[in-house]
Amino acid sequence: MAKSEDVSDQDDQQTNDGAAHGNDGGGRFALDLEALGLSDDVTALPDDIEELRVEIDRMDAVILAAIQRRSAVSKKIGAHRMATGGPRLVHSREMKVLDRFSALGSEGHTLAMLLLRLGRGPLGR
Ligand SMILES: C=C(O[C@@H]1C=C(C(=O)O)C=C[C@H]1O)C(=O)O
Repeated sequence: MAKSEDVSDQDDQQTNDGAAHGNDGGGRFALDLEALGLSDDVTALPDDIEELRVEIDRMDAVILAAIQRRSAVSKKIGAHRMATGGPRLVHSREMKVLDRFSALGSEGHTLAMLLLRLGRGPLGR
């Protein structure tokens, strides 16, 4: 069970300004999953369905908020890029997102594609 997980994105010059966002400059984030209450080690949780459902509901709230923020950030990048004459999509960056979510197995690809679609909004293909 990993205490933290590295999320890697090494070299996208167009949209990643590294340390300005608190990462290591290479796009890697080491999240303290324990401190954030996001560890996948659930051995300490009680064997009580109602209490476990409270944790499910908490996680859904976190996931929903994270997806909404991710989509908003992605749309902001897309709008800025198009306003400055850039491309609508960045294939290399999207491949990195797909690779990242492969940690979830084959369904990770489906989830990553959904996140990318949500971030495209009206720019979507
Ligand atoms: C957000 C960006 O724009 C688009 C959206 C992406 C995303 O949602 O992860 C990735 C690449 C681009 O197609 C970006 O370039 O980083």
